[in-house]
Amino acid sequence: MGVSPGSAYGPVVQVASPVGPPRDEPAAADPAAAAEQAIAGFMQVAESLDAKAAQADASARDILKATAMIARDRSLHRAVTKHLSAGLGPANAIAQSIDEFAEQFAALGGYFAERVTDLRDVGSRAIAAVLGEPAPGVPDFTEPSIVVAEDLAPAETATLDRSLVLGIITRAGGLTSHTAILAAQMGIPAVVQLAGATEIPTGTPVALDGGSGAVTVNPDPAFVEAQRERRARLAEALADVTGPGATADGHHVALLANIGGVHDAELAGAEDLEGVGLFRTEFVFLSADQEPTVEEQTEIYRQVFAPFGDRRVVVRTLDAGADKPLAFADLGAEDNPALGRRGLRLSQARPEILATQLEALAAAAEATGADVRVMAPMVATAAEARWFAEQVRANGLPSSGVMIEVPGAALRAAQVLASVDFGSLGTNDLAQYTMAADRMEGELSELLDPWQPAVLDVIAAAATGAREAGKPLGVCGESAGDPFLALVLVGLGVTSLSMATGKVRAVRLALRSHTLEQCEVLAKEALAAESPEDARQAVRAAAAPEVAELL
Ligand SMILES: C=C(OP(=O)(O)O)C(=O)O
Ligand SMILES: [Mg+2]
Repeated sequence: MGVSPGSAYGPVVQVASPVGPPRDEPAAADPAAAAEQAIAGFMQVAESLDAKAAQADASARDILKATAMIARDRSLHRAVTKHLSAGLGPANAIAQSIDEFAEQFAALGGYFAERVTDLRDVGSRAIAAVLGEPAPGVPDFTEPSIVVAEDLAPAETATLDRSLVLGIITRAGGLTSHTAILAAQMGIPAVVQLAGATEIPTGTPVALDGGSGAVTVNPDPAFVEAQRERRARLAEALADVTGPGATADGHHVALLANIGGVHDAELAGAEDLEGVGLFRTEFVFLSADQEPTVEEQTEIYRQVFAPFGDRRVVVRTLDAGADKPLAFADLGAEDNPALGRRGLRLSQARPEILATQLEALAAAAEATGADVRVMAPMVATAAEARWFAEQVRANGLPSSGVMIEVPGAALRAAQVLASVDFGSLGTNDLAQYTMAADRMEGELSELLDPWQPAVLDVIAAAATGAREAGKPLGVCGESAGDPFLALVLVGLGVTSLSMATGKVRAVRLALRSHTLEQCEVLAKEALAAESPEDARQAVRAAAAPEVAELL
């Protein structure tokens, strides 16, 4: 799976495997003293991460600090103390506790499941500390290389030297893993989920394509040269197109960024794009135990809005629940959280949480003069949309919208959009619900593919409804960042595209190389296909050859 675009060629550097606990480790002779020693190990890990954080840039700093916080976690220390008293040696007590926590994180799914890598990283560093061994991780190297690992801990990815790392390959990881997010932010081409990645010997030359996900071991010189030449032509083509998103015949399609906090906002704000199409506010509060106050929220929103001047910022109210649980907005366990009281349903059950957020958004909008538009997640009916619009209006905010990510809302888009100002297709969840496939289940990735013709049918129905209602309809799911799918979406009638900041330039180039009518033809090609793969191929084959060859 390609997760950060661009191609690279160079020798492999394998990342040392994490340190495991010795099998024959004796029980601690003095469990209390051993507990002290283990906790000291965790603290040493936390301190070394903090020291790295102090030298890192802002995004790396947040991640390193978050990992350091895991190392300081008292419940983790208590678990280790318990296992020491029960007769384990220090390294095994740490390993056992980390396993238990990892299991709990994995069971929570989503954001927490992806923190398992951070947790295991803390564990192996702490084990190395109590055993007096060097910390695991990326070895020192001086020649520009392709870093290959089972999975990269955020602390490792965040501190990679950009000038020496040509590309990243991992055997594990996913589209939303830290490796993927950070690599895309740092502009390092990356491929994840490559079977056999860790078996490629250090020093082996490999070529990787972070767009298609292709990795070639020992490529021949002609292949490497062709890839290098293509890379140069793409860079030139991307540099040639700037400014607002538009088709070759001038049909405007706003190109916007998806952001999850202040740092993303600063990065996106500095780019040539038209604003934010999705600010996932729940990302800011994932580790908050208590509901942040109006003042606390206002300050964060103010910092997020500031980099955009008078550009638009579409803010999504808390999408809590399912893959993004929030401690302060939890309605208790559910058998099927993805089908449960999440998103707007949770806001209706706990209206005071929404009220606090809207008050803070209104205050931050007023303080910055930003063009703030507020959008609700997981809307299913016209009545829900109407209720949300009333809450937004009551707070003096001028523009309200809804995510269209439930098939029921997509099929009735004309009615659902009637009482709001705009809609935005969340194709990640729309694919999950249309195909009845859990989006966190890697084994079901083919069903979750936004190129699934059935998903495109549902999008087409929503676009027709939006046109009837006379309301703009954007896309803010991952699909908007795929340049070929972006053409199809525009052909289906979508009016704006919001994506990871690093993906905007390729989408702009694709759009500028096709007329609206050509996009409509491509959309018909995709709808006529039987499978996602057929749809992809048909669109690639029918797209303008000079850009299809580069992207
Ligand atoms: C954009 C979306 O929202 P999220 O990924 O945050 O659920 C979506 O579902 O497509
Ligand atoms: Mg969603």
